[in-house]
Amino acid sequence: MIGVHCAAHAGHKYAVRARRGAASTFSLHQRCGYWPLRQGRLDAGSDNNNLNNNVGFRVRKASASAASSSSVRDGRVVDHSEGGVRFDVLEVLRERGLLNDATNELGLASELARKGASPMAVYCGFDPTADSLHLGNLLGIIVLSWFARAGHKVIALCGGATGLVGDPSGKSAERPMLGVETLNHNTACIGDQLKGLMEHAGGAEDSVEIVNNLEWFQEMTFLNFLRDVGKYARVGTMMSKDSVKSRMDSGADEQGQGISFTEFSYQLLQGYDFVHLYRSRGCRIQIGGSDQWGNITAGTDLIRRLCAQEDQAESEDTSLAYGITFPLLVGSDGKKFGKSEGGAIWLDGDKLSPYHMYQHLLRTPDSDVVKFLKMLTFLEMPEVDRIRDRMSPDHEDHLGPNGAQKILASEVTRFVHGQQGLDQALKITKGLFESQKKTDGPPSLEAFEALALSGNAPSAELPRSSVVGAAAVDVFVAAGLQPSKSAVRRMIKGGAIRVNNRLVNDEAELIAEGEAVDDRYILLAAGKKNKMVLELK
Ligand SMILES: Nc1ncnc2c1ncn2[C@@H]1O[C@H](COP(=O)(O)OP(=O)(O)OP(=O)(O)O)[C@@H](O)[C@H]1O
Ligand SMILES: N[C@@H](Cc1ccc(O)cc1)C(=O)O
Repeated sequence: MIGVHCAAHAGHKYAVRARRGAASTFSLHQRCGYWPLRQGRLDAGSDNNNLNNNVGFRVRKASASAASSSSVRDGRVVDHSEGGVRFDVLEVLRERGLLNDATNELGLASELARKGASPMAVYCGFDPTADSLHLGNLLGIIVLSWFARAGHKVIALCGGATGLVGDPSGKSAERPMLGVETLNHNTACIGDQLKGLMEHAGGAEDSVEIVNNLEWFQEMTFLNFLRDVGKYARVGTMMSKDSVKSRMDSGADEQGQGISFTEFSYQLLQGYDFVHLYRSRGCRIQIGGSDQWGNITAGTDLIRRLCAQEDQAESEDTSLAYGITFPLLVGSDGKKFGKSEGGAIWLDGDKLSPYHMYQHLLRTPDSDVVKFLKMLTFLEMPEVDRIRDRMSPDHEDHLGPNGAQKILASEVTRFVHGQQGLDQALKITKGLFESQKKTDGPPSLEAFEALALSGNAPSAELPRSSVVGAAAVDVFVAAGLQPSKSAVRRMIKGGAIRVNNRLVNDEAELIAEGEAVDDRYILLAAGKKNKMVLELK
């Protein structure tokens, strides 16, 4: 390995391996792991395919306090150099259930824990296959954040190029090809989202960069790809990846049997991303969900083959590059949180309001909540243990029903939507649910106004004339809270239909004159969780 020394960081040997004779392709700062902001360097101006490439930027942190909210104060602190507390991030991931597998874990652990060692650079990629990330993707952001908080450099990659190809990992059939326009739109949305989320990553100023792999792929010709990348990959190894193997045996779909050459090649694109980031940013770690193992190891293999001659070969203990996977986040039904399964928990507030995200997390079963607190929040472990203990009804400081879920929902909603988003979610939840206890009276006007103002409480508008004096059964269907009158009748029999907290006992009951709060609002409830604000016009 050629240790690169930088005048600005005199005395430090950076954990970046420089490519011999490659000085013109990246600056000395970039070689030492520090890369200055190049605003707009991924501008789409020069691309003749109209592919959106406008994603690359450094993330400026919202505030230093975001970083300090997750101090790790136990015995794992490794180093106090480089202007921050360095802790053993691998150990943190392990104890939080965020470590599924790693290539050469011992070598990586010893590099990360070495006193005085330079920060390393780590990346995670996200393909713009939709216009928003979802709760499953949040794990990648969280693991990156742990690295940033431990003093390392982190790169979030938006796959403008890989999105055009389609990752076969975990897919039983060929992915539909997305159109360039859709991809452009999605890339812009995901880029913005990554930027926003990584602002709360913690860590040092300028420790986060967002890149788009179209930057390097759109320049590359197919012949160059075959000569510079394909030549270093073995077809046998490529075929042995789960993502390919499982498809080779799969039945025919409308495009034919097996896997297309396009999707088969995907692993080399992701592999080359790692090579590119290794060379240009000294990035030596890639993280991803466990389904990404094949693609990640395609990258570590390529780096070994392509870069071992450029750099000093790997030592006995350490590797040129490492891969880490985290377990997939699965719901109580055992299905992975994703978008293909439907019902995605989107991180974009316009696709799923903070209130709905909060409510979803509130429904986490007791058996999962501690696991999710460890994986999805930055609460310190002793705090998580305390919450687990306080879930027991025998505990003197018992949290009460859903107490741990409320903490989980608040922490995650705040991380994704900020304090304002959480406040909104709490206001709506209070208005819709806590009023239920006041069985002898309607919710207050204040609660209704908070709900209406928030703009994303479940709501409907109906003309006053079709509500006042009408049968409750008809109003529930007209408002869209129940699909049919028979469904409402069934629920009335089960004692589950309420109008402004008043129990409806008979299917002939009408909505009375004066029942609407402020002559405007009525809370309709079909069961404990399914509620709606009805506004009279
Ligand atoms: N439920 C999940 N838990 C943990 N990581 C996930 C989960 N879903 C996706 N990821 C990770 O997020 C990154 C991007 O995933 P990708 O966009 O392929 O997944 P996805 O949105 O679940 O796709 P799809 O639902 O279409 O399969 C990958 O590193 C992947 O492993
Ligand atoms: N293959 C990843 C996304 C990704 C794209 C490019 C990369 O370099 C890394 C990761 C996924 O679909 O989840």
